[in-house]
Amino acid sequence: MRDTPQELLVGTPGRYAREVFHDRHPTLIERVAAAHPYGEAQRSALRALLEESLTGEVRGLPGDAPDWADWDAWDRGYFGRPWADAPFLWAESYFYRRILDAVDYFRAGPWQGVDPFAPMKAAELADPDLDRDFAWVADLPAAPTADGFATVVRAAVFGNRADISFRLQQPAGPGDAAAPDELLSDDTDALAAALRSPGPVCVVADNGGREIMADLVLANWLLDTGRADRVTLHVKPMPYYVSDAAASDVDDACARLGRPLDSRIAVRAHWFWCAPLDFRAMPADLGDDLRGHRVVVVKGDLNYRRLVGDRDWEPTTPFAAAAADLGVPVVALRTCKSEVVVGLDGATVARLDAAEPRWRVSGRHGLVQAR
Ligand SMILES: O=P(O)(O)OC[C@@]1(O)O[C@H](CO)[C@@H](O)[C@@H]1O
Repeated sequence: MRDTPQELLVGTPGRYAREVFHDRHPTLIERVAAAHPYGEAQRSALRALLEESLTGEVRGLPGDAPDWADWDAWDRGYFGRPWADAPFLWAESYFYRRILDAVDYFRAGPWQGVDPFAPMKAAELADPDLDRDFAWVADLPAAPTADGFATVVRAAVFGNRADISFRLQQPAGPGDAAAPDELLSDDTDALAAALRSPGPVCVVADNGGREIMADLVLANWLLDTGRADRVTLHVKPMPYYVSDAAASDVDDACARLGRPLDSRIAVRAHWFWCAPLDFRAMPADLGDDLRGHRVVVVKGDLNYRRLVGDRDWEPTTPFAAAAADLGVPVVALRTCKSEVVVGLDGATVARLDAAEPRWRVSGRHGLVQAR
């Protein structure tokens, strides 16, 4: 039996988690403060949160927070201790929850229910390049060919490449567009094999904008070609990780694609998707829902971290050994934007280590991994 490696922590010098908190979050907080005409109360609460997360101890939620009891239960002893000592997954999730608190998202008043990230998401959908980037959709085969599978799966993988929080640190530029997309492992055939006859497909979505547009193309194509008889699309129940898709982002993406939501696609949001927990802690009702599908497609970097555990895995650990057993076939579609990666062969790891020191976090490498 393999030892489970250590969880990644926020404050470990030289590691990616520390970079996210110290390099990415200051820009993020600035952008959020400027996103809406917030008052001084919200702006100073955002600045105080940033300062607390960089140098201080983790404060709890105010007693009137609707999810105070949830976070009290999810506190693994980190409240009152330095942020630097907390696990990356837990701390980052809580940081996003605290942004909502700082901007009064749950408090009666003008900012109640206002998505602090909405203007950033809207700007992404307004990008005129999206028309050109999705022109290939018109040429998709009408039959479920291997080429068709490869095209829609690859688009769904690399739609995950540049989410908004990621671009805060590594702006997309001409060099980026030219950078090769490389699939480091490719179990696309396993997805095609699971859907040899039509079945229900679940997609655990990640970001809105470009990524959910690609996810909708995948879902539509599986339905159009008779590979899926229905699709459940799980989105976030509240704003999270800047660009994560909530139900309204699905609407916006459908409008941008110029195709209304197919009546065979059901959109669901479950509290678990914004919890600081890995998939092994999935509640029974959500597990039952997922097991009602032939296959579950898990999108994105954060979901990958939650699926395998946000730990210091050896990259050659077999995917099936690291990924949580959800009792249903799972296919992870993800670009590598954090240090966690498993399921690679030793030669690939050696090549990447030698050629590209930041390959684990650059977003240039994709995975299609099935369990
Ligand atoms: O889940 P996503 O949208 O693919 O990526 C989330 C992300 O941008 O946030 C984390 C750091 O903030 C990293 O795991 C990753 O780079």
